Amino acid sequence: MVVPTPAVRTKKTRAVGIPTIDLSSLNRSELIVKACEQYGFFKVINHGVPREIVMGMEEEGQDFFSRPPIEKQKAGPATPFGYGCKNIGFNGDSGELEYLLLHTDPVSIFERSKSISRDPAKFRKGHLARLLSYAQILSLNQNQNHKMASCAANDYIEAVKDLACEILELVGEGLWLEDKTILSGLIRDFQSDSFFRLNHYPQFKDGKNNVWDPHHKFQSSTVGDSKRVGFGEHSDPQILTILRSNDVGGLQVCTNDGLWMPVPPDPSDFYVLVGDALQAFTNGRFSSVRHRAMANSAKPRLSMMYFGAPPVDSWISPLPEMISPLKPCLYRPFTWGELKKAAYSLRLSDCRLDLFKSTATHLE
Ligand SMILES: C=C1C[C@]23C[C@@]1(O)CC[C@H]2[C@@]12CC[C@H](O)[C@@](C)(C(=O)O1)[C@H]2[C@@H]3C(=O)O
Ligand SMILES: O=C(O)CCC(=O)C(=O)O
Ligand SMILES: [Fe+2]
Repeated sequence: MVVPTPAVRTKKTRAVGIPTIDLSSLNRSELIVKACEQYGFFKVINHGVPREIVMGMEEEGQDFFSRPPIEKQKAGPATPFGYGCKNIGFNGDSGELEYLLLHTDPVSIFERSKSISRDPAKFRKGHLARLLSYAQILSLNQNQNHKMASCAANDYIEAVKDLACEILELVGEGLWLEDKTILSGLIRDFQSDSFFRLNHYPQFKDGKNNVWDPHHKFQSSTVGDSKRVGFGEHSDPQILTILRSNDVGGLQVCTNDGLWMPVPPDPSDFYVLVGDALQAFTNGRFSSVRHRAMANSAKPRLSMMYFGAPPVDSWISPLPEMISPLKPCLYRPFTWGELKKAAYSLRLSDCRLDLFKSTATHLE
C-alpha cells in the first residue's frame, strides 16, 4: 500500500506527496520499482529497524558534535574519512555543515571510534567488543570479526545494511531479475566499499547571534536570495542510500521537471535514494536522484546516511534484463573503483556517470 504523505508547497516547488512504501504490504516490490522510476526516491515505513538502534546512533552523533572544535578535529581531517567541517571532497566544494565520514568496515570503525567517542566502547557498544582487545579482534577470522565488532555505529550500520539489502531484493523481484540477490549481494559482500556519514547542520544564527533572518542576503553557500546551502546539489555515486534525520527539515529532492521538493523530516522512518551505480545497473530505467540539504533552520539538523556500494574491484554494467533492441546498452562496463575515482576527481554537482556512457570518450 502506498501511503501518501501530506503535500507540501513552497516557492519554486511543486505540491507533490513523497512516495511512501509500507514494507509489510503485498505489492511492495512493484511500488518500489515505480517510485525508483518516477523519483529515484521514496520513504519506507514498517521497516523493522529497532528504535533503540537508531536512538543509540543519534545520541552518539549528538554527543560528538556537541564537543569543542579542538576535540572534534582530533577525528579529522576527512581525507576522505574522518571529521570534516565545511569542506566537502577535495575540489573546492563547501557547505554549512560539519560531518563524520566513515568506512563501514568494522575494523575501520573500531580504529576511528578511538578519536570519535569519549567512550569508544560505547560507540562500538556490542557485547564482545567490550571484552576483547584490538589485537584479539584482528586475530579473529572474518566471521568472528564481524560478529564481535558490533557497536552503536556497527549495530546501526548492520541494521540499515539489512534494510538496503531487503529493498534491493525487492527491486530484483520487481524488475524480474533472474538472480534477485545480484544487487544486495554486492553490498553484503565482506569487501563492500560502503560508507556511513553523520551530517550536522548547526542551528542558523546571523552575525548578531539572532536566529536566521530570511531577508538577509548571503555572499556564499547560497541559492538565490537568503537560502543557505548545507550540502549542495548532487547525486550519490553508490547503489543505494538509506537516510534518516532528526525532526529538523532541510533535505530537498529534485523532481523530473527540475523543481525542488522539500522532504518533511521523519525521525521514525527512512528515506531511500537511488544512486549512480543503480542507474547504470538498470540501464537508466532508474535515475539517481539529485538532492541537496538547506541549512536554514532554527534547530540543528542531524542526518545519518548509509551509502551501499560494491567492492572496489567489482564490475558495474547494465544488467542483461535491462537491455533490449529498444533499450540498447547505455553504459560501458566499469568498476566501482573507477566510478569512485571519477566522483572524487570531479565537483559535487557533476554528472560523473556521463563519463561511462557507451558513447563517451574513454578516459585513460
Ligand atoms: C565533492 C565530493 C564529495 C563527495 C566526493 C566528491 O568529489 C563528489 C561526490 C561526493 C559524495 C556525495 C555522496 C556522499 O556524501 C559522498 C561520501 C560520496 O560518496 O560522494 C560524498 C563525497 C565526500 O564527501 O567525500
Ligand atoms: O544531510 C542530508 O540530509 C543530505 C546529505 C547528503 O545528501 C549526503 O551526505 O550525501
Ligand atoms: Fe547525498
